[in-house]
Amino acid sequence: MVRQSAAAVARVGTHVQISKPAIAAVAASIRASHAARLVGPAAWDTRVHFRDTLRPELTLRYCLVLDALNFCFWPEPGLEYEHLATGLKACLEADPQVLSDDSLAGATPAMVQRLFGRECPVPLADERARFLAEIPKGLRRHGGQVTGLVAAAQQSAAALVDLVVEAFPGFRDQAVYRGRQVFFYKRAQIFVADVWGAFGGGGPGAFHDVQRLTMFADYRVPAQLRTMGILHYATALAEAVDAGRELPAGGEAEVEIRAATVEAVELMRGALAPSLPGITSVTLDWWLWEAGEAGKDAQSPHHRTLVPYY
Ligand SMILES: Nc1nc2c(c(CN[C@H]3C=C[C@H](O)[C@@H]3O)cn2[C@@H]2O[C@H](COP(=O)(O)O)[C@@H](O)[C@H]2O)c(=O)[nH]1
Repeated sequence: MVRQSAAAVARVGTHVQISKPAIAAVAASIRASHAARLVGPAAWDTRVHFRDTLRPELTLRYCLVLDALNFCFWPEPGLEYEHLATGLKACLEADPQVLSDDSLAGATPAMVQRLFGRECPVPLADERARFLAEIPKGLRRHGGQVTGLVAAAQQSAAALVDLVVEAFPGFRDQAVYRGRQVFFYKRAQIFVADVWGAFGGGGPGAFHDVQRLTMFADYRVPAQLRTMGILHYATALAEAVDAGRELPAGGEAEVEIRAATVEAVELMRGALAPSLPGITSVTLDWWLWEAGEAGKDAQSPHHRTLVPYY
């Protein structure tokens, strides 16, 4: 659904164009230099992320809460994803009960602030609290355990995305473009990828169909693809983005940016698959995201849309 609906938008879009020659050039440079990193789950950086190999339920709960809150850091200058990951890790190590069903059911904006472990105000803290409170409710059908939710997918990454979207309304990241539904499911897909990464492709993360996931339509990778010359914004859109003007959520420009990003990564993966058979859009995403994070101060700004999906 994500791949097909994004491709349909990319085909007719007028605000954003994909450059196929630029994709071929980047694919050639990746083939030459980064091939090894693009096959198999990335190492789960335990300096940033929580992991307790003796307590898979706690590790899975960390991933679900992490990706329930993994969006929209940009309104607070200096706040970023890493602060969420490390803040959550510190809270969990201090008190494993902090993410219990009782604790999450009563989540407040003040609790969200504590989970981030930052002085600065967390944007959309009330929405984030509401997403935390959804978790116990959605887990009830899976025995109250994230382990039960993951097991219900029977080692299918695609099935787990569907189960997450079904169980938790906050993960239903979709839009309407010229009358038709467009699916992104960025946080649901990144949750599945984080389970894959946290368990190194084994145990609860032993999915047989990771290649069915797409990249995660956030706000960092489109900016990276634009820097690489892979995405081109029409003049009016380029001016708005470069001036830091917000794009309305669900507007044509915002949906085209996200859809073209998904489609561009699918085209890149298609260009690389013959020489890198195990490549997935997930590992390509992680490579592009880390390049985007590393280069963000030198790049033109990312687009700004106030939305609780990415
Ligand atoms: N496409 C994609 N977007 C990602 C991630 C991640 C987390 N990646 C780590 C998790 C496991 C691996 O170890 C990765 O290293 C965060 N984001 C999104 O970036 C955005 C910018 O955030 P910032 O610059 O801080 O404000 C924000 O929307 C955030 O939700 C990713 O992997 N791919």
